[in-house]
Amino acid sequence: MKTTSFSTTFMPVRLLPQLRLLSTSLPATHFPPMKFAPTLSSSRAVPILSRVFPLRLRYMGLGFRRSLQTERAFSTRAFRGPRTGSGSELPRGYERRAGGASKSLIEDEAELSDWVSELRSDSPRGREDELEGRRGRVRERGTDRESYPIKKSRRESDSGDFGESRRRDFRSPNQSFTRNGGISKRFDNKSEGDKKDRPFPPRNNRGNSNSSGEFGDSSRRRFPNPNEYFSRNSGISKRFDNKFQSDDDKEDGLFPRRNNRGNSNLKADSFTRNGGVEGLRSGGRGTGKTLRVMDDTEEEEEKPTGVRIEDFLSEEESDTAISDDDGYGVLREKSATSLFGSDNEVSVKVLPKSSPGSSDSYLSESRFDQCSVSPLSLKGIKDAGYEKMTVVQEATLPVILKGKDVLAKAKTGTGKTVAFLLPSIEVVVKSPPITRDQKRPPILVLVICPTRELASQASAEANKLLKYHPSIGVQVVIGGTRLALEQKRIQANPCQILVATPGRLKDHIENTAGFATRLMGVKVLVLDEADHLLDMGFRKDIERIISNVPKQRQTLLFSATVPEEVRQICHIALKRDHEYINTVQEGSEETHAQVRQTHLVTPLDKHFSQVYALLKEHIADDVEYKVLVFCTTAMVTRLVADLLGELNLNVREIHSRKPQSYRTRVSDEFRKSKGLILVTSDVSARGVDYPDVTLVIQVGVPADRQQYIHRLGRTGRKGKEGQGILLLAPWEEFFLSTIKDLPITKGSVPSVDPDTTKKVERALSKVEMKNKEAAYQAWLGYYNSNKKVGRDKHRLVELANEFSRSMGLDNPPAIPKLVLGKMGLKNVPGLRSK
Ligand SMILES: Nc1ncnc2c1ncn2[C@@H]1O[C@H](COP(=O)(O)OP(=O)(O)OP(=O)(O)O)[C@@H](O)[C@H]1O
Repeated sequence: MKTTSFSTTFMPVRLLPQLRLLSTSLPATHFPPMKFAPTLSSSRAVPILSRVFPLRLRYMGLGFRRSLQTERAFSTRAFRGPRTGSGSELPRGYERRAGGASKSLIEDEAELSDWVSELRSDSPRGREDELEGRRGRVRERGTDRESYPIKKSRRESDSGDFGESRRRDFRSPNQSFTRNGGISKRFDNKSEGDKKDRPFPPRNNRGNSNSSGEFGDSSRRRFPNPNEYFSRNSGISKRFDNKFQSDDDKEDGLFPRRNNRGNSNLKADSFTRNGGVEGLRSGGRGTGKTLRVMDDTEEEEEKPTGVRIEDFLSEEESDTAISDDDGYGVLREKSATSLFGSDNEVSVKVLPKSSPGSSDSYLSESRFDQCSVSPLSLKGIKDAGYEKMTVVQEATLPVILKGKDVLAKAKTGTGKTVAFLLPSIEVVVKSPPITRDQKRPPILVLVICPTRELASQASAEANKLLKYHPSIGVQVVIGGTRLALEQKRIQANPCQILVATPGRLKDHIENTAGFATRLMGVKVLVLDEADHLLDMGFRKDIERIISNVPKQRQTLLFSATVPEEVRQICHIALKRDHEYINTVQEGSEETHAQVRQTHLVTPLDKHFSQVYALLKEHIADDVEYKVLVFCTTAMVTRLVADLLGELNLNVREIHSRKPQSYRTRVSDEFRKSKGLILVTSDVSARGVDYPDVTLVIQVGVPADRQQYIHRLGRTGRKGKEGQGILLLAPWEEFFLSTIKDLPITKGSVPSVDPDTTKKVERALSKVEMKNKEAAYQAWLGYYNSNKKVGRDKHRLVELANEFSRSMGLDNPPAIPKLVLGKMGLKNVPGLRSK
């Protein structure tokens, strides 16, 4: 084993022999070839029928079938394979489902019906979106899903973000991305007149479009050498001594670690007449063919409670299984350690306490014009209003500009987006211009974000920076929009920078002509919210995407949280000699000091009135209030939004069950507004940059420590002050141990007078019954998947019924037997089935 020593600042990390062994045996991006076991493939009728009724045929066994072999062996080729019609494509559940991976009949029915309903141009869903837009406050549609079952497959397959795609927006899909696709002058040498005809006009053309001369003289560079930057910093390099935890370990428990979206294929929509099973999408364990060589049946029997949270929650919400025993307090100290294979040396940089940039200020002393970026980029930066670099930008920019792979950790709201976009743009600037005759111009920079909002935000930020680079185009591909339209857009306006959510990106790789070829040009791959993307829910997608970009590339991973398990597996994306740049200084918390954090523990039946009281208090204190209320699931989010609306608060809701157009609208409104409350599921937990949020309330136990930090990080951005309140029931108090190292203190529970209690009760009585039923079911699913709460099913049901009573219901709503079976809750006393 080679162990190279580093400069004094970067110490080599060496592995214990047994860890090396494990690490090297881990798969990187190599996948064994897939073996298809086509059935009836010779029939000419099948491909045609497959296109029309893809899932139906697959269900009937007429489409291509997957042979019994490992999931990995199957999936890569399927992903890369030629377009053979949908008959050969795998729905997501096929790739991921641990057991019974096939789609259920119910889901196929839904897809078929939706396919038919989609043919109706006057779909009520489309109209409803418009209606929603007109209403001040929008209620979730309740019955429309029954009449118009939701289409799955492609739309769903952007569950890379949250599978919102079920709620198809029938209106213009790309309204919010008007600047996308600015076509490069270098792409074609058409006249200005020609350019005007383009559906997506070029971006601001004021700058010099001639690439030569875009890039500044490197002699201008006065940016501090990264080594110098950290020279005072004794870069930590600890030998990793924690036990290795394999993916199997993680999946072994009753509950996967988090967000295993891939399991989700059977949709809640199938059950909407039952009051809305929230995001129930799993192919269903044991409901069909076993597509993985693993004893799922056994697992099922041994673990009757092993229904995954993802089966019952929508995708961003499926990021919820609790990992309460991570021992983060310890791991955090070791965040600067590494666990990498044989000849791996990882440079680890941790901002020292004494560093000038490590003060509470998120800005550093360095200016952008001190660093080696092109003058046109500098102009864009200046116009964006940025002068000094933030700490993370200062720390990462020189390293990235040198071409190194980087894993960077920096607190929320400290400018990570610019930190990875700016050097990526410089790579494009330095690349040869694309010529007109290039049929499939390469995508040079690929940015992957876990959510649609985040992808849109990143592309907007890129557009700002590209203001004076008219020849560089950026496009965004996300779910919730029509794939065909997106295909046209990206084909008509090729770009060098693509921002995408994983699911939709996969769709394009599989279904868009020439797209895979274009990806072979990728020079920089960015994973924003990298820990989330490398988490179980996304990992397979990410591995496949990585297998579709060149090995010779630069990879950048950014997040505010980098748990140890992500450090352990980040080599699937990063070169072994990457640099880990941690700007969260040693001994400091991962949250901002200027954000006051408190927790309130109060009985569940008081939660609604407490939330109301907290909001009233806050509104009275701050006329410029801007509040985010995080709820556990989409359906609970809807319920809370309904309630607060009935209480005459100025409230909006956002969650995965809303159409993308609505989400975009609400998100934009909240970004610009003051005096507004946004009730949200975890779609807003990560990355979303809402300026000046004054308060974040988290109702109920968050998915895990990371999610708590990211949600809280919606306030206190850019060094501003903020406040965070975590509202827990007594039996949720265990969560506090996972964040005990954070500066969170016990808050005083606001007193709620009897009048207020009555007012809340009255408001609750006005909330639609079906929304309560859906919230109850979703609540049950969420906590059922919680390691701690879900362990004792009897107790869980008692608590769920307490929740039901807190909504003003005398009897808990009945739940479909099938759903109860999936939750492993059949015959548990206290539950009503139907
Ligand atoms: N150098 C800079 N000077 C001033 N503002 C900046 C600078 N760089 C970025 N910003 C702004 O800081 C805000 C936060 O940036 P960004 O959203 O990239 O944070 P982040 O670190 O990615 O947060 P999160 O962890 O929540 O995703 C944005 O509004 C961005 O425009």
